[in-house]
Amino acid sequence: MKFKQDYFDQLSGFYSQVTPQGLPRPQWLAWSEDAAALIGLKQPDDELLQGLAGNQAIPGASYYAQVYSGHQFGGYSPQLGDGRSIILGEAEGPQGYWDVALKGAGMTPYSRHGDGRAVMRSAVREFLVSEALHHLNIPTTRALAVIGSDLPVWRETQETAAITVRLAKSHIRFGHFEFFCHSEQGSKDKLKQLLDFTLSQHYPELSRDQAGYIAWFNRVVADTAKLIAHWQAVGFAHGVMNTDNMSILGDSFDFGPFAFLDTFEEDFICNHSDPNGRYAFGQQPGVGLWNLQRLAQALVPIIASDDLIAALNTYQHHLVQAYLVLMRDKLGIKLVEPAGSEQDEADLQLIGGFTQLMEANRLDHTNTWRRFAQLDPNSQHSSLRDDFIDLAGFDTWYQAYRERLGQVSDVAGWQAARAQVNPKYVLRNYLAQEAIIACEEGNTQPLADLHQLLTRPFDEQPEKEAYAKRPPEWGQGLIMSCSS
Ligand SMILES: Nc1ncnc2c1ncn2[C@@H]1O[C@H](COP(=O)(O)OP(=O)(O)OP(=O)(O)O)[C@@H](O)[C@H]1O
Ligand SMILES: [Mg+2]
Repeated sequence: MKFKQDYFDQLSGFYSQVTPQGLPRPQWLAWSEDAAALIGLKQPDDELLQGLAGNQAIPGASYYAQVYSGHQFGGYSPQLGDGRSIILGEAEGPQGYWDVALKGAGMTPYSRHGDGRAVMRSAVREFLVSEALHHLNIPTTRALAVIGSDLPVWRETQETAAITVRLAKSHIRFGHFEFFCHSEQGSKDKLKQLLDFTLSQHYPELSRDQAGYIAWFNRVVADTAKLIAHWQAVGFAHGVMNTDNMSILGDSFDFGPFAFLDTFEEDFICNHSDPNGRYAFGQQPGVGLWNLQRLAQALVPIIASDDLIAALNTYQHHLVQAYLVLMRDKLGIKLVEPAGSEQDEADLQLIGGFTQLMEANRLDHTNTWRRFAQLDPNSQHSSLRDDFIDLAGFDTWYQAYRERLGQVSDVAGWQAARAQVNPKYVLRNYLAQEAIIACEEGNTQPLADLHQLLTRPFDEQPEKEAYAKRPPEWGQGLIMSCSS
């Protein structure tokens, strides 16, 4: 790996230098070839294993933990930071630089009461979902590898420690800006330094002045809205949308108790520690805005409030437009020109009508959408109909859908296009769980197979049909704890 150290060199005071604690008897549990290619790596070898396990220094790496704060479940935590993630620097790849972070590499000055470790099950889940979201064309941090060990760690029971090697275009979170706003008590210097750094690294086309700052915040609002539109369209519940888990670049970031929906449920809660459903699936669009409001508040010392508010006011527009693009594509309906609010409103009703029917009929989110890849849209008799108990409700909806769709001339082409946007395979919790159990038993093959499957989520892969099944009884409504 070849590193540059811009964050480390240019932002002293924004991190603490740390030494990883190392993992005894490390072993590769997972490796992502295409994430490796992002930073010019080819093969996992022993030297790299010892380096990424924190047992040996990696040449050119600076080991540091970033400081940030954030709103967690609505309340402000003034002092957070990388309590178990150690960043090595920005590794050079053929198409740019990626932060390399060892998540679970031991204690840092920000560990508070934690042990600095990650357990194997959470490291595997983060690895799988990072790679799965990427291949679903959803912005996300990536994962290079999972390194396991026999080091015991305590959660509800004894488990073993592991490290996820995370690649991110940036680790800067909304919470970084919150920290330097609130801790500096009105001094603009650090906040401005952080924003200028963010702009120079990630938005080089923007000027580092008021106009550039405003344009940048508008971008953050739009990118966050687009990310959440993706989550809603694919049926992904993040579970812990605290502002310290919101990437400034609009990437999906920090994966804990996340879930892809099995049965479609608007109020689905995936996080055991969220009984009130603050981060329920259907709440995510609102939480995205709430989080952006917290970021805007932190930016008040350096960006005029009116400009921040004007940008926040565009959130809903970006979200709805991005959502409409994705959902029209899933349904195979085209935007009718001229674009306008009436058409949008009618399409939102059509989409909402379908998701309500899915919910009322307890249908599987992924499999139901995938049906559009086999549907003959010119036929009055839909193969989808058999899935519904409320046949009258379905017939009414289907008639409206066919009217909106019109006659399709190239049915095969239309179906193929639906298969490219309605995935066949997603990382259902029970699939992740099966791979984790196998790893506990020393068998990493199921994890490798699942990872491989998820790199081609839109392809049929007939030999892997079983992975598209709804969860068996034991795997239904698996709710993950926050402990990781
Ligand atoms: N086992 C642990 N030891 C020390 N600190 C921890 C531990 N688990 C979580 N933390 C810290 O608690 C805060 C909130 O944790 P959260 O679960 O959001 O993040 P994370 O999963 O540890 O890391 P990241 O956000 O980098 O993906 C963070 O500051 C995090 O570093
Ligand atoms: Mg976090």
